[in-house]
Amino acid sequence: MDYPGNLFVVSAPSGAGKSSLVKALLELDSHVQPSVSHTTRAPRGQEKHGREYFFVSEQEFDAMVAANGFVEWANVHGRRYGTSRKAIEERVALGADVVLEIDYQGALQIKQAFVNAVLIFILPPSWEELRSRLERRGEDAADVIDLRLKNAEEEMAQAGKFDFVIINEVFERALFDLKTIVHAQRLKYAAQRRARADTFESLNIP
Ligand SMILES: Nc1nc2c(ncn2[C@@H]2O[C@H](COP(=O)(O)OP(=O)(O)O)[C@@H](O)[C@H]2O)c(=O)[nH]1
Ligand SMILES: Nc1ncnc2c1ncn2[C@@H]1O[C@H](COP(=O)(O)OP(=O)(O)O)[C@@H](O)[C@H]1O
Repeated sequence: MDYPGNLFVVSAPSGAGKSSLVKALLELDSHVQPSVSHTTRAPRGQEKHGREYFFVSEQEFDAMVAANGFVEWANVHGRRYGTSRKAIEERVALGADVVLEIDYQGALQIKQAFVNAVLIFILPPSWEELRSRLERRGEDAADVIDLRLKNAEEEMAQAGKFDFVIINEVFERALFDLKTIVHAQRLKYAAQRRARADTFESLNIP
């Protein structure tokens, strides 16, 4: 499907810094809007229902799956996460750029449904740094951190399937890379749409 808005998908192993990077991008670029996912995991400290996630029960999640309410969903670290159709379709149809922070399984499902979606993978500079970021964040219990690090290996092996890979070592540099990808993509699709419009005009097709 082709929409006037662009879809950006950002994936990373837990702790690599994707939420911080996406948050900084949203503050800098008012044309980009976040997609708020649904999850069956419990909220962390400061998280609010409807802001970071819609926190729902297993039954509510089942009902949305049955109603075909998700464009993609996946099991991640033992919990379910999904992107509702409503979270993106209306907005890209109106020309907004939407950014999704989702795992690699969801990212690959999105690429099937939206061929023009841009997939971006964030890598940490090292294993040691990934662990210490998860510990410094101080939001997850030790066993949760261990599970996330164990899953990181499989997740990082998927980086090659993405359109772009950013190494988040120096934060400002990684943010610059992310902004550049967003701007370049906007220009690319704007140019493509213009070229298509010119072709229709020259052929006299309304
Ligand atoms: N497939 C899919 N993955 C999601 C969605 N929302 C969040 N995730 C992923 O679920 C994983 C866990 O997210 P979260 O519990 O917020 O932990 P964090 O990544 O450590 O901040 C991350 O890889 C997210 O990108 C979604 O709607 N769909
Ligand atoms: N480039 C960076 N250098 C040092 N710490 C970082 C960097 N990027 C993010 N962090 C920190 O690492 C932790 C994990 O970042 P977060 O954005 O929550 O990761 P994710 O959303 O990928 O799980 C947070 O405490 C964040 O402040």
